[in-house]
Amino acid sequence: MKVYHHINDFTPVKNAVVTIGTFDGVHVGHRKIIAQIKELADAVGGETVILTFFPHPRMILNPEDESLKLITTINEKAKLLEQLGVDHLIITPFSRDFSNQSAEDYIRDVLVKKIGTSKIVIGYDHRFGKDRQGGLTDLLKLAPVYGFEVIEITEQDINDVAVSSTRIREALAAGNFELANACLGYPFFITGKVMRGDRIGTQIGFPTANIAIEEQYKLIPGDGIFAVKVLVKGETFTGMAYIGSRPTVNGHTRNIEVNLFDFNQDIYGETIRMEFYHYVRGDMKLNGLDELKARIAMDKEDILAYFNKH
Ligand SMILES: Cc1cc2nc3c(=O)[nH]c(=O)nc-3n(C[C@H](O)[C@H](O)[C@H](O)COP(=O)(O)O)c2cc1C
Ligand SMILES: Nc1ncnc2c1ncn2[C@@H]1O[C@H](COP(=O)(O)OP(=O)(O)O)[C@@H](O)[C@H]1O
Repeated sequence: MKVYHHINDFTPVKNAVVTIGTFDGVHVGHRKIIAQIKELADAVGGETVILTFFPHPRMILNPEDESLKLITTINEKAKLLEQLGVDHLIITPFSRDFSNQSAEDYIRDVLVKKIGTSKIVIGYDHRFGKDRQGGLTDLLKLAPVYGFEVIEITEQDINDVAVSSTRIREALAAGNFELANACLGYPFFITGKVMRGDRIGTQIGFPTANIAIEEQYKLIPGDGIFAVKVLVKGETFTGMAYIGSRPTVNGHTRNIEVNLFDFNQDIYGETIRMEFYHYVRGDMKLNGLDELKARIAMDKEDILAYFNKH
């Protein structure tokens, strides 16, 4: 998959089959749309193009605002789309210039001239251009003028996409990974770099890799202990993750940590990817390190039993 960070970097391709959207999570609803553009492209020997927007306007207007949380970072999204076999991903900032174009300018200059759209698969309610004045009717009107075809995504399918997104967010907040992962079509994951901590982990016999998430807009599950699988240097390990502020050792920051099973390597500085499968219990303030150690040993038994069954 080729990734373009500006629409001007893209040179029109033959028989471009295009869709537009944020695709946060690249979940089962999105996958259905992607399967559709792939099918259409395959039928005419064409290529699939996804136009997506990043950063979100709220990130530019209000960088301090921490309330915007996305299921996938832009890099995670690109990886997932690549795995699905999308040919081209155009990432464009939702700039003022971009959103101030008239509906007709947008269709002619962006969709036709810059992308070379042959078919566009678009939600029945998709809006574009100045004051969001453009929509499906403009596309249908101009399709014969510029020689492209419009394929509408029905209200039912658009609703399914919205319902999935909401369910995934709620399920992640509630620790229901079984539901979140079913809606995503793959296990929810986070990606981050292993940082140094206080070395208490080794002291109690459970070293934990502390994971730093670079993007503050990444949605992180609620606090607790989780059964996870972690990809480290191309190999997958099972393990137990902790998210919380470590009340037992009077921690202050919210940490994301993981103890990997059957593993003993220094991985400081490595970028790892952690998949969530099951919520085990909530965070607790335990009475000292001995109690903490005993509790973690019980968590390990629970998680080993979980992975034995699943
Ligand atoms: C499976 C697991 C369960 C944990 N449960 C708790 C807990 O209930 N309460 C708590 O304060 N810390 C908990 N922790 C976090 C430990 O306090 C933390 O791993 C330890 O302080 C080591 O931190 P360090 O990596 O900075 O050395 C847990 C960690 C793991 C791996
Ligand atoms: N089984 C393991 N799981 C997680 N990290 C491990 C493991 N074995 C060795 N390590 C290494 O130990 C580090 C964690 O040890 P810990 O004592 O908790 O130190 P810190 O407080 O710096 O995180 C990890 O970052 C990793 O480099």
